[in-house]
Amino acid sequence: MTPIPRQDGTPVVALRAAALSYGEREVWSGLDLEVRPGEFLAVLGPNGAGKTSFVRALLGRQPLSAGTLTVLGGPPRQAARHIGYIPQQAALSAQAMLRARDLVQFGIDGHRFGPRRRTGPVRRRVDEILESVGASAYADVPLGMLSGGERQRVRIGQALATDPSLLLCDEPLLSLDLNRQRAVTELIDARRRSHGTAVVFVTHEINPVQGLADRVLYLARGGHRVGTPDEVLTSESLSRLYGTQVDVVRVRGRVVVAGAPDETAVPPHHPGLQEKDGVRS
Ligand SMILES: Nc1ncnc2c1ncn2[C@@H]1O[C@H](COP(=O)(O)OP(=O)(O)OP(=O)(O)O)[C@@H](O)[C@H]1O
Repeated sequence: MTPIPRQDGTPVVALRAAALSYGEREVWSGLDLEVRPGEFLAVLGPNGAGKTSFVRALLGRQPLSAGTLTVLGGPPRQAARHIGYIPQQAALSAQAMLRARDLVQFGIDGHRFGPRRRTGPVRRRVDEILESVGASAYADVPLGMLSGGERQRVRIGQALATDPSLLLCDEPLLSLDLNRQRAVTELIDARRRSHGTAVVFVTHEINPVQGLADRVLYLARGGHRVGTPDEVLTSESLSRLYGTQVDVVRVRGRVVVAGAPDETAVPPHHPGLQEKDGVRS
């Protein structure tokens, strides 16, 4: 396996006492975290825990309500062209007629103003990227005619087109079968190993990235845990986080979390709603 290039110095992401709110609603707070080059951080947690908001903060699209956040040593927006982003559910309708190679080319020159360049070097770079994500065979097929897994490969190609230092993946495995999940996670893992790209990977499920994640950020109920998967994914750690008994068991190498309340069942901005035994009253 190719070693991860390690660079000393500036972390790719640094959060200090960071909090994020929408109006009165605080989604998470007190977050201290550094992500290093080549590190794979899995961001876990139930619906509504603030995972996508975390990604939006790293993209500079959602300001913190407290604390500081730097990406590559500066404000997130300044680092935009060094960030590759695979969004949660990219709307297909606007892109359905685009070919895979068009999307990757947007990744290359989307940051620049003026007419798009269709030079030989750009075309070659697009071909290289499509090859690297195993999408050459459908380079000229409209996205609307590709399967979910094929489209996801193209989106990874688009995100990697600018040779990013940070790759933000927001649930890139949704609706993919196990084989395709594996193909996608292997692509992302290969990238961080070969180029030292830091990966922030939002997922509902730890299992597809269990062997890959160096650390986990687990968000729930306004609180969080940060640590290695073995530190965070324990009954004790998650029970403390949720404030109720949660059981984490390992079955045939898979992590199963039982008893974790659904985050959206008791929205903190509706304090009148009480949850008892998993049922709202
Ligand atoms: N623009 C917004 N304005 C107000 N509230 C928002 C906004 N975006 C998200 N929220 C709320 O903030 C909370 C966190 O949302 P977020 O999308 O970050 O959660 P998530 O963990 O990514 O959830 P999911 O797993 O369902 O995608 C939710 O309660 C959501 O309703």
